[in-house]
This record gives sequence, structure tokens and C-alpha cells, in this order.
Amino acid sequence: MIIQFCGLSGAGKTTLAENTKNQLLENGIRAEIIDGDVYRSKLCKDLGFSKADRQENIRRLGFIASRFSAQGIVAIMSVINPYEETRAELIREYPNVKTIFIDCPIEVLYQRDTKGLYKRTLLADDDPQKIRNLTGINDMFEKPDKPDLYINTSEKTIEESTRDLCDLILKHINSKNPQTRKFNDSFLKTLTYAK
Ligand SMILES: Nc1ncnc2c1ncn2[C@@H]1O[C@H](COP(=O)(O)OS(=O)(=O)O)[C@@H](OP(=O)(O)O)[C@H]1O
Ligand SMILES: Nc1ncnc2c1ncn2[C@@H]1O[C@H](COP(=O)(O)OP(=O)(O)O)[C@@H](O)[C@H]1O
Repeated sequence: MIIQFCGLSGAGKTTLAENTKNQLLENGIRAEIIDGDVYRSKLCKDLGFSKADRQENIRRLGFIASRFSAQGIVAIMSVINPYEETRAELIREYPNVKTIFIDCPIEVLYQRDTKGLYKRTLLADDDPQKIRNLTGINDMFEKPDKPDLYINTSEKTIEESTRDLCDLILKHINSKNPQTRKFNDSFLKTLTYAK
């Protein structure tokens, strides 16, 4: 299956993707993270942050995710993924795609600002360091209409959100193997008890 995240920089996508992957691996379920930042430094070096480039980025990463997914590996796309049109395209194109909105209020993002991107939007217009296209601030982010899961990281702990993600993944994981299904069901029960 493919988990397509969407959410602003600093919302918690990488943190939750890593925690979810580890939790799944500990329970014998293979998962791979396809992180926008990481792939932009390798496979998508040629892409910037225009609408067309962001869409091309998601299409490429979606294709990679589909190859992992076809091998039974849960592919977690940890990306900003700002356009509804592109998210819908992925859902149409590939089987078992789930959309997760990792939300966080802008004020909290300015406080976190782990990469220093937000403070660069506040610089004077003539400052060469000023960012003019940071998603959610001075560039478009379309909130998903009906995500499969909504997580607000200013309201939920990392542990709670990770549990919600694992819960969703285990409910929708494609398994024709009855033994795997049985394992998933019992794992799900453990998670439910831990809530
Ligand atoms: N202008 C602008 N807007 C948004 N993000 C920016 C920008 N410039 C650089 N970055 C860094 O790029 C990371 C987002 O890459 P993505 O591939 O996930 O973006 S997208 O889905 O194609 O919109 C994003 O990573 P995350 O912070 O993990 O979201 C940023 O580190
Ligand atoms: N409840 C939470 N869920 C996720 N991240 C959180 C939470 N509270 C604080 N954080 C912090 O917010 C930051 C999110 O950064 P990151 O995961 O890299 O976001 P993104 O990948 O969306 O840019 C991390 O430093 C993380 O520890």
C-alpha cells in the first residue's frame, strides 16, 4: 500500500514516517520511506518548487512508491504534496493509496522552524535569503477534502499519531495470506489495548 502524506514543512511528516516505519518493522511488516527532501537531493535534483515541478516530483515519487508497494512493502511518501489534483491522480493511478493530512497551526510551525525556513519568509524583500515560495506562507497548500486520516501534531503526541497511523495501515494492508491477516489482526488488538 501507499501512504501519501501531505502537510507543511515542519508539521512532523519525517518524524511520524520514521516512527511508523520502525513500529511496523518491529512487528515484521516491511516499510520504506520516500522523503521529499532526500529524493530532491538525488533523483529530483532538477526540480524546484513551481507548481509544475512539485507535481512532477510527486508523480516520480508516486511511481517509486508503487514499485515498493507492488513488492508488499508499505511505501510512506513523506512529502508536502500540496495539490489536491496530484493527490487524486495518485489515487486513480495506483491501488491502495491512503492520504494522510499531517496538520499543524502556522504559529507552531514558526516556533518549531527546525530548518530556519519560516524566519526567512520574514526577511526584507530585497534580502537575497528571503524565501518567496514557502508552502502555506507565500505558496499554495490545498487542504485535502477527505483525508483517510487527519493528524494535528500540535494536539497529538508523536506516540498517539504513530499508533493512529499503524492502526490505519494494518486495517488496509492488502494481504491474501490468511496467516499474515491473522498476525495483523492480533497486532491491531495489541495497538488497541495500548491506546
Ligand atoms: N519553498 C519551499 N517550499 C517548501 N519546501 C521547501 C521550500 N524550499 C525548500 N524546501 C524543502 O523542501 C522540502 C519539501 O520537498 P517536497 O518534495 O516534500 O515538496 S513538494 O511535495 O514537491 O511540494 C521541505 O522538507 P520538509 O521540511 O521535510 O517538508 C523543505 O525542507
Ligand atoms: N506531536 C508531534 N508530532 C510530530 N512532530 C513533533 C510533535 N511535537 C513536536 N514535533 C517536532 O516537530 C519537528 C517536525 O519536524 P519534521 O518531522 O522534520 O517535519 P517535516 O518532515 O514535516 O518537515 C520535529 O523536531 C519533531 O520532534
